[in-house]
This record gives sequence, structure tokens and C-alpha cells, in this order.
Amino acid sequence: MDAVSSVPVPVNEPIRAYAPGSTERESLRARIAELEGVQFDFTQTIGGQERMAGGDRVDVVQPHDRAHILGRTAQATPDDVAAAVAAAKAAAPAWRDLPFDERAAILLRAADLLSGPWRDTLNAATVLGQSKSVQQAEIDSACELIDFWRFNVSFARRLIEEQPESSPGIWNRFDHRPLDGFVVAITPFNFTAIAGNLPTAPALMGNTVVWKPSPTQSLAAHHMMRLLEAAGLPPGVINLVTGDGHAVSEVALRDPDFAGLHFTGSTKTFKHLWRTIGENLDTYRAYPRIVGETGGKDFVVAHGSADPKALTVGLVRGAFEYQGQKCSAASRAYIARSLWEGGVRDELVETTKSLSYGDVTDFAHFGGAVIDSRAFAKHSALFEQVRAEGKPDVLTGGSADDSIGFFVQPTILLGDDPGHEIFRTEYFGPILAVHVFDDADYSKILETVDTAAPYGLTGAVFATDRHAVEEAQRALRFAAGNFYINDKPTGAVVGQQPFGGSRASGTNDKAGSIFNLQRWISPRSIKETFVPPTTHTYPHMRDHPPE
Ligand SMILES: NC(=O)c1ccc[n+]([C@@H]2O[C@H](COP(=O)([O-])OP(=O)(O)OC[C@H]3O[C@@H](n4cnc5c(N)ncnc54)[C@H](O)[C@@H]3O)[C@@H](O)[C@H]2O)c1
Ligand SMILES: N[C@@H](CCC=O)C(=O)O
Repeated sequence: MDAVSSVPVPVNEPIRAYAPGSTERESLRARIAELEGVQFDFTQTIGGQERMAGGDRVDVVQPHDRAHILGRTAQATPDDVAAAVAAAKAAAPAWRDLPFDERAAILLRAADLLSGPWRDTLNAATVLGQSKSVQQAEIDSACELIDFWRFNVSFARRLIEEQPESSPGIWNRFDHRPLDGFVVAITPFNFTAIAGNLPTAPALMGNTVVWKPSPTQSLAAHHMMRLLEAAGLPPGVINLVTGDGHAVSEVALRDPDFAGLHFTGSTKTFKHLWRTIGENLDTYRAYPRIVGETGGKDFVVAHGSADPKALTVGLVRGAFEYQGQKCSAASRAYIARSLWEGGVRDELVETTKSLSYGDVTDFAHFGGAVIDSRAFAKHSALFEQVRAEGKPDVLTGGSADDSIGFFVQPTILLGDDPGHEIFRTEYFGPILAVHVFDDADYSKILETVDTAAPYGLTGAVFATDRHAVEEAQRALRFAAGNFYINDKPTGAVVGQQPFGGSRASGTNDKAGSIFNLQRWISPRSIKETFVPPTTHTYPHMRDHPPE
């Protein structure tokens, strides 16, 4: 049974600076060098046993140095996934019977290990494998993941404390059961923290999990699995399968005991998975829970009263940090003409030109490469199209070079038609589309912002005029699940800006919040009557016995 205990009060993990001359910088450098010197086998972990998947082998490379192989992964076969499902089912009874405090302790220990001795390993893996700058790795694979693990324990404790009312002679209780089956977690390449949160949040609530990370996140995923084992996660609770995920859809999503999907990735993949689940509804023992956080076409709208400096920094960081590969990245901006012509245009273009993307193991760079050849080809194709059509205007960037790594220049496109595809399509790269509007058309442009793209993830308004701020908040109420005032639309912090969007951006179950954890339990109501009635008759029957 669950002990009645309080859990540690979570506090956001402080961000380390890695400034020149610091010991933390040297320590991280050394770990990067160690990981670069090894070629790993990116194994699966099924029932606690590591083994290579049975399908085709795939090289995993450094995106900024594509000749440098970090290791090899392999496609999971249907048999591999069936084994992972069987392991998850076998581990379920013991795991769900383990008291909450014992499960929570494993994640709290994982958080402390990551805050301490494992920090360099996960940060180094994220720098090398996902081409993040040190700053971007630190806020992801260290701070955000530590926060997910610590805050989730605290949210989960609040959740299981939730109990119904009882009247005299009766005791009503909630038994906060896990789901009646196993959970599948499928995670994207771009955030190590998301890869860590998606399998562990359902596990904390007592579920066992089949986890399929992105092949391009293999290095960090591999080490994260080792970290969870070091924290004491029992075999079979989280089963890691490798590959592109097709075998997971074929086998795990068709299993009668499939009980929930915890997904983050593109809108296209999520719709495919949801359709697969829909097709198999008659197979399942229970209706599966479906949680999916997906794509975005995130906006910045700048009223004429905005502070030009704050706007420029918000745009540059929001659009070009991590090469624009955040679901939250600013990828469309609507800027009042007075600001644009009053200096923002020149400042934005000059600052963007000065950004250096390169080999992120050299800490001097602002960013690295895009994740793989597929992303590179998509951005290159857009640049080709723009060149061929001669519009929209390319203010800076617009070229790409994969001779060493998958490098795409930070690019600003200026479009006079706000209905153009550059304002609708998620490119997921360092590409910012800008539209300039007449200051008097602020209300009209808010309508355009709301309707131009199918997504509803993040967005920001820059204005010092409070009426303009209030109008944007109202007009864009459903355009963003995370809305920022005078700040960039990226960089949500666990416990402070719970993250997620609606429309084509997902189910908005707010990762790293109590709302998300609630999706992984299925409460049972228990009523106990202390002195049960001993007659079936009711008082109203006693005065008038039947004739
Ligand atoms: N809203 C959010 O919180 C959030 C956060 C991060 C990323 N994203 C989105 O994720 C996308 C980028 O990530 P990505 O390129 O890894 O996304 P993706 O959809 O290509 O892949 C996501 C995961 O799904 C797997 N997958 C792909 N096809 C599959 C199939 N048929 N069956 C089973 N699994 C399958 C992939 O291997 C990967 O593990 C962007 O659209 C971005 O906006 C959203
Ligand atoms: N939560 C992150 C984005 C995650 C998606 O890629 C942010 O707020 O920038």
C-alpha cells in the first residue's frame, strides 16, 4: 500500500554557464572527447537485457560532421517488438504493486544522478548526437529532464492524494490504478528531455512501457537507459526498442493490452498512429489513452509600440537557436511597418548574418547542423523553389551545404502575401518568414495570425501598449497553448510554463504537469459501508403495508 509521506518540494535545476576557464566547461569537453572516441552499439533493452535489433543496421552520425560515426542502431523487427510487449506485460504486476514512494524514489534518484555524475554524459551525447550547442544541451538534457523527474513526483503525489467525500457510516476511496495494459512511448529527435519524460511519466504512475526513441537521438537515448538502470529501474518497466517505429505500429498498437500512447513528434506521424489505433479499436480490452504533442508554426506579432531591441533578440533566439528545430520555434513574424522601417529590419538581418553555425564541439558557435539528410533536403528544396520563383525575398541566408555536416544558413524570407505557404508550413529548420503590416491594421493582422496556419502551439506578442497586449491575448486565445508577452516563444520551463498546444499541435495534455500524469491513471471508486442495512424495506413502506 502507498505510504502517507510528503515528497521533496521541487525547485528548477539551475542552468550552468560553461564559461571559458570554468571547471564545468573542461569536464564537459573531456566527456565529449570520450564519447567521440567510441563507436557504440545502440542496443535495445528488453526485460533488462541489452541486444541489437534484428533488422537492418543504420549508422548514427554527428550531424555537424557526418563522416563521424557515433555508433550503429538497427531496425526493430516485429519479433523484437513482440518481445518488448511481453516484457512490459510480465513486469506489470510487480511494478504496479510497488508503493508509489518506491517508484518515485527511482525517479528522484535519476534526477540527482543527472544533476551530478551523469550530467556531462547526457549533455555530451546531446551535443554530439543532436548537434546542440552547450547552452541548448544544458537546458534540455540536464535541466529540463531533471525538472521533469522532480516535478512529476510532486504532481503525482498531489494526484494520488485526491480522494472523494465520505458521508457518515461510509468510507469512499479512490484507488489510483495504472492503465489496464501497457503504454507505448514514441519520442522525437529534438529533445532529450522529452525522450526521458515520455516513458517515465506513465511508469511513475505504475504503468509499464515500450519506448521507441528516434534513431537520430540514439546516443542520448542509449545513455539515458543506462542512467535509469543506475537509478534502480527494475527490468521490464521501460523496454527500449530501436528503429523507425514501423514494427511498433504493426505489433504494439495491435495488441489487445495496448492501453495508451504517449507521443511527441510530427503531426503527420501522430495522425498515422491515431488512425492505426482507430482501425484496431475492436481489438483492445479498453479504450486506449492517446496523448500527442506535435508540430507548430509559431508566431511573433509585433505592435508598433514594441521595444525594437527586445523584439530583435526574441526573434533571433526564438527562430535560430537549435537551428529552428524546436516545435516552439518562431517561424512566422508579423511586424508593424513603423518598427520594421525604423530599424528592426536592419538590426534583425545584421544580427542573423552574424550567427555562426558550425561544429558544436567548438563552444564558440551559436548553433550546429540540422539533424539529418532528410531535413537538409527539405530545406534545400525550399531554397531551390524560392530561387526558381524569384519570391519571396530572401533577406539573408537561403543556402545550405552538406559537404561536412548538414548545415543550413539562418534564413529570413520576406513575404507580402500572408497566405503564402511560408506562413503555413512547418519547415523545422532555421527559416523565419516575415510579413510587414501597416500599423493601423493591427486588429486585422491578429485575425490573419489566428487563421493562417493549422497549428496552435506557441506564439508571442511584443508591445508596450497594454491595450495592444490585451487585444492580442483575446484574439489569439486559441492560436497558441503557450502564449508569451514580450518574450520569445521558446524555452518553456517545467512547473512554470506547462507546455503543449491544440489544433494540429496536439492534445494539449501539458507535458510535465499534473494534467499529463492524470492521463496515465484509471481511478477505481471504492465504497465501504460500515454497518450495512439488514432489511430491504424503506421507511415510506411501513405506514401502509400492502393489502
Ligand atoms: N509539441 C511538442 O511538444 C513537440 C516537441 C518536440 C517535437 N515536436 C514535433 O516533432 C517533430 C520533429 O520530430 P521528429 O522529426 O522526430 O518527428 P517524427 O514524427 O518524424 O518522429 C517522431 C517519432 O515517431 C517515430 N515514427 C515515425 N513514423 C512512425 C511510424 N509509422 N510508427 C511508429 N513510430 C514512428 C520516429 O521514429 C520518432 O521516434 C516536429 O514536427 C516538431 O514540431 C513537437
Ligand atoms: N518545450 C520546448 C520545445 C519542445 C519542442 O521541441 C520549448 O518551450 O522551447
